[in-house]
Amino acid sequence: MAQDKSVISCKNVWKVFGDHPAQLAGRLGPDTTMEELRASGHIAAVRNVSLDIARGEMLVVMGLSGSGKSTLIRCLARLIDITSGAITVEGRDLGAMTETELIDLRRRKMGMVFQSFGLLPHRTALENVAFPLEMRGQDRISRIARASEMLNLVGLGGREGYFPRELSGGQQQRVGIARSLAVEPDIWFLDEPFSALDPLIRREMQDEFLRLKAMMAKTIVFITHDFDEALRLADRIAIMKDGAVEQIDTPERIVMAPATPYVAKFTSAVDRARVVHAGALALPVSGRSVEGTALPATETLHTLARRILQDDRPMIPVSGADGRISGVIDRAAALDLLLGPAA
Ligand SMILES: Nc1ncnc2c1ncn2[C@@H]1O[C@H](COP(=O)(O)OP(=O)(O)OP(=O)(O)O)[C@@H](O)[C@H]1O
Repeated sequence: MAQDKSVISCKNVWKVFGDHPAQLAGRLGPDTTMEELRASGHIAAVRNVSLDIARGEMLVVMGLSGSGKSTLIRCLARLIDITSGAITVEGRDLGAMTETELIDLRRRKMGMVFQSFGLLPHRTALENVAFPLEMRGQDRISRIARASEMLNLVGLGGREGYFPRELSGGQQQRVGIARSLAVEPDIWFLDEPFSALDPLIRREMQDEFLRLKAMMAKTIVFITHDFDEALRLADRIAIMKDGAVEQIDTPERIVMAPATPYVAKFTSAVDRARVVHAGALALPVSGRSVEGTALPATETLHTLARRILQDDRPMIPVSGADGRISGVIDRAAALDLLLGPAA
């Protein structure tokens, strides 16, 4: 990915917890093993991570519990200092910023939603959402108006005057989301923001996210345990294991071209037909006669299932965004993907 387009860039980032992590800083490299670190009383929560996140990109971070997802996101917001490596945000070295510069960056550019909702207990839902606007020096009338609008957006209109203790876990989570939305951050860090929501509201919030993302070109780093959620939202997915990024790629490539056996195992239960687009299966036309209706390259096989089942041509044409035939798919291969290989 081109460097100039990246909003966040990590180079060989390590975050080591333990007795004396600072002493290790100069010695950490790609060959440093977990055993070595453990022997000296340390644990690497983030191991040698290098990645670039582009403007407007939604990167979803996945991995088992303890794989380092939250620690990585906390490093990106510099809520914690890294042990070695470098992180730049819009070209500025995060590690070199003063406390004042950091506060300013977080207030103006960054929004965060974490698993623990972090609401202020003695403030109402409305006051919680308006709080970051108050910190920014916004006048009372406009911040109350904005906070009400955001509470409506997350379905909490009418509960403005409730205190956090009077709200359910899912409602508190929605207040947290509304609060971070209120400041319209350019960069958004979300650590399992929807984990406490029931499925219907969760889906509504995902739709809302996709809408906001399309409208505002926000750069988003999003942690989830839910692969379906990742597939709906992600431009790219990073799979973490033991603090390292095993693969960072499009959902389609993560599922169809796993870089390691671990990624293959991690994604083994994913329904490929929901991920793979017709364009990814397309073969060159190369002299075949292709006529009749074509399948749009950007639709998933799942969406096209009925058409593929009903179309008895052995080779079905696929059309690109301009409507022109861009290739053909082998119907038998598409059916294998949809139904599993024939017995
Ligand atoms: N403050 C800390 N001190 C010591 N070890 C820590 C600290 N924070 C995290 N760790 C360790 O770092 C590793 C990564 O933790 P992290 O919370 O980043 O994982 P995670 O992938 O976000 O997990 P989960 O999905 O359960 O939230 C874990 O082994 C954890 O025990």
